[in-house]
Amino acid sequence: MILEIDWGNSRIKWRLQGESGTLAAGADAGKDLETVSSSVQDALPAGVVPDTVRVASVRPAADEARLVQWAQSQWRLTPWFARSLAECAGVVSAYSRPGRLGVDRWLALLAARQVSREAAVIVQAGTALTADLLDERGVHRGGYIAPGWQTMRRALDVGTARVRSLQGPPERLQLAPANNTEGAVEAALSAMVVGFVQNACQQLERSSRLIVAGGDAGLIGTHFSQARLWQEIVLDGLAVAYRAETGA
Ligand SMILES: Nc1ncnc2c1ncn2[C@@H]1O[C@H](COP(=O)(O)OP(=O)(O)OP(=O)(O)O)[C@@H](O)[C@H]1O
Ligand SMILES: CC(C)(CO)[C@@H](O)C(=O)NCCC(=O)O
Repeated sequence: MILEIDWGNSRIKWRLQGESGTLAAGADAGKDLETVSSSVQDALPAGVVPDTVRVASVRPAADEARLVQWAQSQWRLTPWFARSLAECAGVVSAYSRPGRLGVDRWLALLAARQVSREAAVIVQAGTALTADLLDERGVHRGGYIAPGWQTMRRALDVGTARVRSLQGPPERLQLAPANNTEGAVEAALSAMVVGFVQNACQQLERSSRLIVAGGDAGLIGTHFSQARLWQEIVLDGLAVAYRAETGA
């Protein structure tokens, strides 16, 4: 059994893979190791010990070191961490320093290439809002990093005296102008997200797939009818990277 962990900036997602597919899965809000360990431990079927732990982490090295200690004390296993490379599984990174590309973005590119050779725009709408372009030859054409929905709201709340935005997940995209503060913020964020995705889609010369993932992906899907919601894209990419790098 393989335990796969996607450790983001505000949420952790994991799944336990057996020979016949996913045996257990979970997601929890939080970014510290305690969130990871309790999320996994509370939900793992009793007595289950994974053979392998593989991790996609955008957390600092100190957090990753604590995860290694935890897995070793828990199961005597050293986790395998995916890293962004110059080239892997038919994908060539656009970055001049490939190791600097967020591994969640890199693994999403690998997963997209694995299922189809059609060009793709991959949007991940989480704490940050990112878009990455992949052409039909498997060449990453670069990408974009913006603040995600909650992060944009928070920037206004912190940086102004009289703007207070809504709490909780955004309910819908509303592009028309609003006649109240909260609505005006939500309308502007909607416009920014729609424009962000439209711009990314216009950068590739040929038609491409639009893949969306992350906490706000469903919202994007309501505006872009061609969008394919692929919430496990990072975990799927983790499996592709592991196979390509270890041959297992
Ligand atoms: N129940 C919820 N609680 C909190 N945020 C939610 C919820 N449902 C949707 N969201 C949205 O999810 C977004 C955060 O996305 P996600 O949970 O995918 O973050 P993440 O995986 O930590 O991000 P990243 O990959 O950038 O580190 C927020 O902008 C928020 O609007
Ligand atoms: C942009 C985020 C935060 C998105 O999760 C992550 O991919 C990251 O930390 N990236 C490192 C910087 C980069 O991708 O260029």
